[in-house]
Amino acid sequence: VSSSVPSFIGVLTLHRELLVSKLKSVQCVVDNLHAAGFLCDEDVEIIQQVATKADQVRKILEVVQSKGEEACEYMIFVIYKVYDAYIDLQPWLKEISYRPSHGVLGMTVVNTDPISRYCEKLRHEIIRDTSFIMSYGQQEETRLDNLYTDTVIELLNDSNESLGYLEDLNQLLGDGEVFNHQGEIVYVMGDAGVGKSILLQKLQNLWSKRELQTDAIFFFKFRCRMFSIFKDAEQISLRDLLFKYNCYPDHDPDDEVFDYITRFPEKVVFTFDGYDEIQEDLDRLNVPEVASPEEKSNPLQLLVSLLCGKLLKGSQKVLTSRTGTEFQSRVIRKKAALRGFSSSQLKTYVKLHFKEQEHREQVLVQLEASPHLCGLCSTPLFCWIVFKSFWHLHTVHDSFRLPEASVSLTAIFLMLSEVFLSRLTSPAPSLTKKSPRCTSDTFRTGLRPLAAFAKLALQSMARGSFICSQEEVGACGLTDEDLSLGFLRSVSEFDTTGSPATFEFLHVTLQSFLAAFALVLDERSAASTILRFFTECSRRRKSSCLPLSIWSRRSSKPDEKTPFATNEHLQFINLFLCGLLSKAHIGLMEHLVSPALLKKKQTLLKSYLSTSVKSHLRGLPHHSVAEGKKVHVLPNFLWILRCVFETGSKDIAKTTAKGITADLIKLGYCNVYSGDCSAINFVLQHRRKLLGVDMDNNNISDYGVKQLQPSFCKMTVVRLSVNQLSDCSIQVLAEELCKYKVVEFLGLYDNNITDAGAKLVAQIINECPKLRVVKIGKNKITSVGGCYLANAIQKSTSMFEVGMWGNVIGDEGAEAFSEALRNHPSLTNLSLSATGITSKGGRCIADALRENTVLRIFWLVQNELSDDAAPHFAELVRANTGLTHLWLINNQLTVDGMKQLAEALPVNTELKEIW
Ligand SMILES: Nc1ncnc2c1ncn2[C@@H]1O[C@H](COP(=O)(O)OP(=O)(O)OP(=O)(O)O)[C@@H](O)[C@H]1O
Repeated sequence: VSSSVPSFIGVLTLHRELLVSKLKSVQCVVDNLHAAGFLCDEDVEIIQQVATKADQVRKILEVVQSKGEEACEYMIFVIYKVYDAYIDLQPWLKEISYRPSHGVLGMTVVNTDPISRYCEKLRHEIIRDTSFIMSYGQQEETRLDNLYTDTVIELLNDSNESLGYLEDLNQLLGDGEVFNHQGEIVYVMGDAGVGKSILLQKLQNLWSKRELQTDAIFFFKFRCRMFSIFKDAEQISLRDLLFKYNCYPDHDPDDEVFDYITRFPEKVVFTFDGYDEIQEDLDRLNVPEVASPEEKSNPLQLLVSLLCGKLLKGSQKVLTSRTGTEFQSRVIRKKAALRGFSSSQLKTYVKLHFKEQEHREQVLVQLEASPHLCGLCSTPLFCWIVFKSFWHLHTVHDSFRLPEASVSLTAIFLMLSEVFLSRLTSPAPSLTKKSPRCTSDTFRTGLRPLAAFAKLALQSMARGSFICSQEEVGACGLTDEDLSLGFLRSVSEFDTTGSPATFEFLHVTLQSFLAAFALVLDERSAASTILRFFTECSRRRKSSCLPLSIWSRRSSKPDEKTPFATNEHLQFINLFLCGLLSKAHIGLMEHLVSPALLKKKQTLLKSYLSTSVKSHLRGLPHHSVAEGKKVHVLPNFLWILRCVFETGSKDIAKTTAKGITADLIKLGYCNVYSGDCSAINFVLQHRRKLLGVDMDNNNISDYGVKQLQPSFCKMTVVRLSVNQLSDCSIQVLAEELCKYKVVEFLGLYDNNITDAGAKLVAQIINECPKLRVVKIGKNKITSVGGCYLANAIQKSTSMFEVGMWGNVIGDEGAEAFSEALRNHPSLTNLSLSATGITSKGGRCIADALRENTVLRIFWLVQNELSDDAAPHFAELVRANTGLTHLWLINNQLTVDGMKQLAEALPVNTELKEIW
C-alpha cells in the first residue's frame, strides 16, 4: 500500500474476512463515510437495516468498494485515526505498512465511537495529571520525564523471598514471576517515601502515552485516602466511583462505556495508591456481601469487592502499600518491593536534579564522603528534600554544605522547614546577595505559621486523617499566605464540587514531623502528652490490626475508633520527637519553647525510652542454636533502634546494647534499609561482648555495609545474604574481618559479588582462623573467583560448610575444588550445584573425594554431568569414604549411569541418601 499507486480496493478485497471479524465499531466508520460524502443517506439506511455487525461490515465494504479508490482509502484512514475504537485492527495496519497519503491527511475524521472517545478522554486527562512531579510551593513543578529515575524493584514470592529484580516497568503487569494465577492484584510495597506513588504515576503516564505494553483501554487511578472522605452511611454506585473520580464519558446516552467495562473487565487497569492509608476499620463493614455493579454500595465495600475480584473480575489491579501492611495473599498475583535508588541510580538522579555542573559536582563529592547520607538518600523522598534544601540554602547562603556524617532524619526535615519558612523573610534566592545563614532566626520568625501547621498536622493525625478541610485549616489560624509556604497542598481531585476545599500535607512523613513538632511546642498540656503515640503504638501492636482480614473474619476486634492499617505514621511521630528533643537540636528548640519545659520533656522521653528498650528486649523469645543463644527481633525493634539513633543519646544506646543478652541477633526480613545501618552501628558500638548479627534479606546495600564498618570487629556471625552488595562491601568486610579475626560465619548469598569480591572473600578465609561457614552462592563469580576460593578453602583448617550454588565456576573451578577436597581436614558440607560443571570437572572431584574422609554432604545438582562421570562416582561410592548425602539430580545422567552407581551401592555402608 505504501508503494506509489496503492490499490485500496484490492487491499479491502484481500483482507475482507479479517475486517469482517475485527471491525467492531461500525457506526463510527459509517458516520465518517457519510460526513465525507462517500455514503449517501440511502446507503446508510441499507447498512443499518442489516441484522448482524459482521453483515453490516460486509455491506459497507461492498458499497465503499463500489465508490472507488478514494472512498476505500478514506475508510482505512478512519481505522487508522480512531485508534482505540479499532485497536484490534492496528496490527493489520502495520502488516500492510499503511501510511496515510498526503491527500487523505487533509480530510476530517471524527470519533463518534463512545468507547474509544472515552479512552481518548481518559488518556488525555491522565497525561495532564501525571506529566509533572509535585514540588513544594505548588508553583514549582518538574516534568516527570525530566526527573523520574528508575529505582530498584525486587520481585518476591508468596513468602517474600526474592525472585530477582525488575528490569523494565512493563514486567510489572506481565505474567513473569506470578505466584498465584488466581489472584488479580500486583502488590507493590515499600517504605515511606520510597517512590510508590511516583511509580504508579509513571505507569499511568506511560499508559496515557501508549508506551505501556498492555491491551487495556481503560485506566482508573485511585488514592486510597480518598475513601475516608465518604461519610459512614454514604452509598455510591460503581459507575459513579469510576467516572466521578476519573472522568465522565461524553455523549454516551446508552451507557455504552460502562456496559463495555462490565462486559470486558480485562480491558481495565486500576491503580490504588496507599492501601495503608485506609483508616476505616474494614471489619465494621459487612464485606462478605459483595457490592453489585448496578446498585449503590458503601465505597469501601466497592473497593474491597474490586480488589478481591468479586466485581469486574479479570481487571488488572496495582495496589501500593507501606511495607508491613498485612494483606491476604490469596488475592495477590504478584508482589514487588521498592528498594529505592542504587548507587548508580542515585548518581543519575543527581544529574537530573541539578542543572548546573558546579552543583552536581559539589553534591557528588559530599555524598561520596558520607555513606550515611547516601543511605538516607537511597530513599527518593529524603533525597529530594536534601537536594532541594541544598539548592536553596546553597543559593541563598555562603558556603552551605550538605549535613555531615551522622545527620538524622529530623535534621533533614528541619532543613526542609527552614527552606519553607525562609520564604517569609527572603525574596527569591537569585535576586539577593548571599547572606549568612541563621537557622534560629528563620524559625523564630516563622514560629506562628509553623505552630499552626504543626497543630493541624497533630489534630488530623490524632483522628487518623491525612486530609484536612478548609475550616480546619482556618481554625488553626493559617492564612492564604501561609498556605503558599509549601507545607500543605490543595487536593482538588477528591472534591467534586470544584472548590479547593480539602488539603493534605506535602507528604505524610512531613505531617508526622509536624505532629511531633506540635507535641514539643505544646505548653498547655501535661509534659507526658508527648508519649501518647508511643503508648498507642505499643497498644496497637498487641491487637493485630490487619486490613482485609475481613475475609478471614477475626474473632477479636481492636477497640480504636479510627485505626490506621499500620502504625508507621505514628512511629514516625515518635522518631521525630526523639530527634527534636535530642541534644543536637535542643539549641534550636530553645528559641521556640521554654528551656525548662524542654528539659522536662527531654528527661521524660529519655526515661521512657530506656525503660521500654529494656522491657522490649527482655520480652523477646530466646532460642538455643549452635552459635549460642539466639533472639529473633521483631520489626518494631528497628523502630526502637531508629529512635535511639535519633536521640543521639549514648546512655540509651548503651542500655540497648547491654539489653541484648543473646549471642546472636536475627534481624532477617526486618526491612532494614541502608539508612538504618547507622542506627544499628550506634547501638553496637556500645556493646562489649561479641555478637552474631543476621541481617539476611534486607535492603542494606554497600552504603549500609560502610556504615556498619566500626561494628564488624564484634561480629562472629556476619549474615548479609540478599542485600544488593557489590565488591565494595566485600572490600570493607575484608579489611575489618581480617583485622579482628573473630568471624565464624559469613553469609553473602545472592548479592552482586564478582571475581574481585571472591578474591577478597578468599583473603578472609585465609586470614580468619575461626571461619567455619561461607555462603556465597548466587553471585557473579566465574572460574577465576572459584579458583581463589577453592585455594583458600584448601588451606583452611576450620572450614565446615561452603555454599557456591549458582556461581558458574565450570570445570576449571571444579578442578580447583577437587584439589581443596583431597584430604581436607574439616570441610563437611559443600554445595557446587548449578555451577556449570561437566563430566570433566565431575570426574576430578569424584576422584579427589576418594581421598577425603571428612565430607558428609555434597551437592552437585543442576550441572552438566553425563554418564562419562558415572564410573568415577561409582568408584567414590565404593570407596565408602564416610559421605552420607550425595545429590546428583538434574544432571545428564541416564539409566546407564544410574546403573553403575546402583551397582556400587551394596558395598557402601555410610551413604544415607543419594539423589
Ligand atoms: N523514581 C523516582 N524518581 C524521581 N523522584 C522520585 C522517584 N520516586 C520518588 N521520588 C521523589 O520522592 C517523593 C516521594 O515519593 P512517593 O510519594 O512516591 O513515595 P511513597 O512511597 O508513595 O511514600 P508514602 O508511602 O509515604 O506515601 C516524590 O514526590 C518525588 O519527589
